[in-house]
Order: sequence, then structure tokens, then C-alpha cells
Amino acid sequence: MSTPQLVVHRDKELMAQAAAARLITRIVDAQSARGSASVVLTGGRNGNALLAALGTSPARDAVDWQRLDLWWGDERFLPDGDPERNATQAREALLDSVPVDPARVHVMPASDGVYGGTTGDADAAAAAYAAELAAAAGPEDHGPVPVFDVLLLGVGPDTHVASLFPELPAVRETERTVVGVHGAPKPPPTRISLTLPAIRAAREVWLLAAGEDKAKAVAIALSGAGEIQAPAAGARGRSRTLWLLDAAAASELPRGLYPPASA
Ligand SMILES: O=C(O)[C@H](O)[C@@H](O)[C@H](O)[C@H](O)COP(=O)(O)O
Repeated sequence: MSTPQLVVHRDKELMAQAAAARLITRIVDAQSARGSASVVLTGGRNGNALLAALGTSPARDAVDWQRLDLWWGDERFLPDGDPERNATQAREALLDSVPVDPARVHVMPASDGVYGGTTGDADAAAAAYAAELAAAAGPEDHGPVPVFDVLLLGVGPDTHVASLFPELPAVRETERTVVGVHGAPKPPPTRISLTLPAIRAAREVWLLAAGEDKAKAVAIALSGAGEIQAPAAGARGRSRTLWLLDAAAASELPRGLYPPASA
């Protein structure tokens, strides 16, 4: 697993623009090298701002949208089309305005869908998404999920990532790749989430955090906290873990981490 690297931008607008430019480059590189790319999307303001910036970037046409698989790191377990669903927000921010292949847009299950013969069962829905991931994984992936090119994560003020909240069972999961989450401290209480083992299958994990209210969480996660107490600390990519921050979110980092010791 990779060691976290930091990139600090002046403000959250610039952070979104720079992250979008970075993501376009990674997608184009992956498509050139392997024929297609896979990206795991996140909910939250910063993830949506990144998607919106991507949509208005002149370089967006460099992406072959038909050869892109999109997955989600977590979802609020609400009915299809609910404005609070991460998938609905991603459609509005970007996906409705680019020619993605609908068969390659793997939204997480909605609470009104039928999974395991019933509706409203987040555990059955999570198992269905795990099966979809497993079906997409090839022999070259050596595991139950594809090796995602880039996995995006917002960071909560409590250090949660995806719907892995501190101390809850989902963050302790070591076997399953997707789980139902019950009793989340942030509404809605019922969610679906990738687990840390699934997140760590990604080549690159990018964590996005902006604003003063994230400064403590960022400092805790990057100062050696355990992943059960600080889930963001456990989100690492195989080859790269990138923390994309604005100056406010970086403001409580210990000296040496930021600014870097050599500065
Ligand atoms: O599912 C949710 O309730 C949110 O989407 C949440 O997990 C979000 O990703 C983080 O709290 C970071 O959010 P911001 O990017 O808005 O700071």
C-alpha cells in the first residue's frame, strides 16, 4: 500500500479544477495503456464540484466516454432518482452531459429496487453490488473487485470516507467488498458502502477535503491514527494515495507534513 502524498491548493475552486484536470489525464492514460478506464465516484460537495469542473473543462473531449466504467464508493439507501442520492447528484453534475455508456455506469442499488427478492434491504442490495463488482473483475485483477484506476473519496469532519464511519461495523469489515450500513451518524442512517479491502484494490485513491471544518480530520488521519477510529487513515491505493486539499483543510497539519520538511 502506498504512503499518502499531499497536494494543497489555494482554495476549493482551484482544488476542484486541478483535480478534474488530473482525473482527465489519468483516464486518458489508462485508456491508452489498457483500452478502458475505471473510476469510483464519491458523493459530497467536493466530489460533485470535481465532476462539474470536469464537465466544463475543454480537455473533457480527450476522454473516450464510451470506454469508461463508473462505480460508486457509497450511496445513501434512498429511492431511485432521490435528489439526495450520490448517483442523482453525479448525473446532474456531469453524467447527463457526456456520452457515457449506460451499461458501464454502475450505480449502487436504490431502496425501491428488488434485491434478494425484497425491497428496502440494504444488506441484500450490498450483496448484489458486490456480485456486480465480482462479475466485472477479470483474472488480471486477482480479486473480487476490478483494480480501479482512480477511486475518489470525500472526507467527513469525523474522518469518515465512503459510508465507513468511525467505530461502526462497516469499517471493521475484512472479507466482504460491499456492506449495508445501519445507524450512520449522518443522515440517512441506512447506506451502502465499499469496504476498506475494496477501496484498497484501487491503483490510486484520491481523498478530497476542503474547508476549515475538515482541518482536524485531515490532521488526525495523516498523523498515524488507526483506521477504525479514523477511517480515512485506512484509505490507501496500491500505487498512490493522494490527499487533495485546500489551504484551510491543511491548516492543522503538523509541520513537516505541511509545509514539507524540505521547504
Ligand atoms: O454520503 C454523505 O453523506 C456525504 O456524501 C459524505 O460522505 C461526504 O462525502 C463527506 O462528508 C465529504 O463531504 P464534502 O465533500 O461535502 O465535504
